Amino acid sequence: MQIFSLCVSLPSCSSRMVLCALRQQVLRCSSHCRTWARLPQRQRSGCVYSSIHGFNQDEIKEKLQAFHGGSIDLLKQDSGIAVLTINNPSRMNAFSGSMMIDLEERVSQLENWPEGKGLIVQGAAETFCSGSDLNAVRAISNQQDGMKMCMFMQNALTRLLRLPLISVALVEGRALGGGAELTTACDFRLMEAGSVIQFDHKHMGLVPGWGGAARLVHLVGSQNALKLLGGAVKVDPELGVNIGLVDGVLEGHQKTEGAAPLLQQAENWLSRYTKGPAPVIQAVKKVVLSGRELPLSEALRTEKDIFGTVWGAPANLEALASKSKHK
Ligand SMILES: CC[C@@H](C(=O)O)C(=O)SCCNC(=O)CCNC(=O)[C@H](O)C(C)(C)COP(=O)(O)OP(=O)(O)OC[C@H]1O[C@@H](n2cnc3c(N)ncnc32)[C@H](O)[C@@H]1OP(=O)(O)O
Repeated sequence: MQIFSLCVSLPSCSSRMVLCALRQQVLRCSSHCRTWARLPQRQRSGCVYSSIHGFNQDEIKEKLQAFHGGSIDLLKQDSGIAVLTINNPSRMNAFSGSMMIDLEERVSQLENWPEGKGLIVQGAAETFCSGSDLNAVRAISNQQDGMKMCMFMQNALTRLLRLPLISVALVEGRALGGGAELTTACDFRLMEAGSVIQFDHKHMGLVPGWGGAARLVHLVGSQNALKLLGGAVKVDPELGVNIGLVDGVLEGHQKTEGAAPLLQQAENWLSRYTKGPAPVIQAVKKVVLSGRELPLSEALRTEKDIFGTVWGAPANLEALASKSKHK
């Protein structure tokens, strides 16, 4: 609890904010979370930006709301695997302003899903996502609004990646610009044969702003990231697998006779990692998340806290009582 108090008393330090965010994830599972739950929502959230950084979420939401069209749809299934669909087919699933707001709301819903274990992020109508809606981008092309949109999307995508769910982006068709960035906000990426991920921001006179460059460097290393961004390289499944961006290739169900629908293939792929009780799967994600984001000594302490939530818990006791061999 001492570390939690420290995080709260020094919120302007970004590393402490990361620590706070992760601690929050830990405590959400724990029975000791009453003190934490009394803190304001913004302080408890896994956001990168808050009022301390001059970020006013309500203000940017009002602006984004003016650019409507499309939706982000969430289906929570009894299996514990949810499906999040980027749905704006007439614009190749580009993100309108209202879809950015939708995304943030869906992430909040997923943050509060105790039964959740996995998440598949897909695009509607056989393509993934073509980034920001260029009509909205044109209308908010002044620097200040661009920064606000950037902070809003970084917050939403950081919270998406920090969900206590094992997530996978299912890439069908094209993932361009912000769509390519979205794929990096998932734990894994699966590509359909023939699909493309392209960080094509350069062609728009831009660089990634939704956190996609930082996450890409973590995924593929700075050399490969520089090549992908500098060359606006079209990453096909083979290249994606070779550089470690992509975790699996799915058969195109329309081209390959007898292949299962893509979503089904993705669910099958993910289910090997989500098999088991939700608190255990969530704990698995949390220990990896803390190892990924925190300095070693803090990651170790966080791992200890997460361990404390599963040790002696029902799944552990049941396993101790019933199994001596794991095959
Ligand atoms: C901050 C911005 C940055 C970020 O978020 O970090 C970005 O994301 S910038 C956006 C990056 N995206 C792009 O550069 C993609 C732009 N679109 C294309 O290059 C092409 O449309 C396509 C996606 C390759 C598809 O080409 P094609 O198969 O030839 O179809 P169309 O071009 O006819 O597209 C169909 C329809 O969809 C509209 N569309 C596509 N992408 C967008 C978009 N990002 N925003 C708005 N609208 C988009 C396109 O205009 C067509 O509409 P109609 O003309 O009304 O038919």
